[in-house]
Amino acid sequence: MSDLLSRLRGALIVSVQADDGSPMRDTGIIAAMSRAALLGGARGLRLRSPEDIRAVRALTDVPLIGLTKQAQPGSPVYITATPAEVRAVAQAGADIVAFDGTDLPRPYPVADLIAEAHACGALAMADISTLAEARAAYAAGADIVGTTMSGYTPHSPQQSGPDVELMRALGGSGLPFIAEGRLNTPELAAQALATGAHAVVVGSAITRPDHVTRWFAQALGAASDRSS
Ligand SMILES: CC(=O)N[C@H](C=O)[C@@H](O)[C@H](O)[C@H](O)COP(=O)(O)O
Repeated sequence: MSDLLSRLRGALIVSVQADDGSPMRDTGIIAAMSRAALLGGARGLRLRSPEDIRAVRALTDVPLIGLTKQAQPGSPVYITATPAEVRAVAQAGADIVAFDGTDLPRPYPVADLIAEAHACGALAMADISTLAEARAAYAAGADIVGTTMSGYTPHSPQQSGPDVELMRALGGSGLPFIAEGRLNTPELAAQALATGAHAVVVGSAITRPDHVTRWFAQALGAASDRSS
């Protein structure tokens, strides 16, 4: 395992992203939230877009996982789907380039994205949704995989909580992995680490106040429906 990945052993990595249309989608806000996450104990950050990566790279030396989110013609894959996007993310200062590593139809093979990341001097993280996709990504040369895409491909379990079963399967297989996706409480994050994850990514619960507000509003709505 590379030194950079070794630095992330047991780490909380905070994903600091804002959705298109969100009032938080502003590089200054992303930089401020990144600083807050570092103050709170994040040892790595996961960021979307070369602009955000460049701004946060200027603030910190912690490992940065970078990606783009870009619709691709004729393909449902949107996380860093082309070698050009891999290059843009690496050149902006990401240490690790995350890309879609699922079986979904894609414009470029996973191996091309990994080769481009390595040519740029970055590590390659495959965002997968099944154990088989993790094995295929490692066979293609990925440095690490993340459970990011479970629940977001039609062939993975659709559930509101994290895919702990996939994490257990990866832990049991001995393949190194980063746990990611719907780890919305400190307890769930700790449970994910206990499955054998190398590190844990938490996003929405820390950096998407619009999502967190919706969780509370829906809970109150459900409670008042029950009492009426
Ligand atoms: C599926 C997809 O596009 N996931 C994205 C990947 O970068 C992000 O929108 C998520 O916030 C990230 O994976 C962390 O997950 P959560 O926000 O659930 O803690």
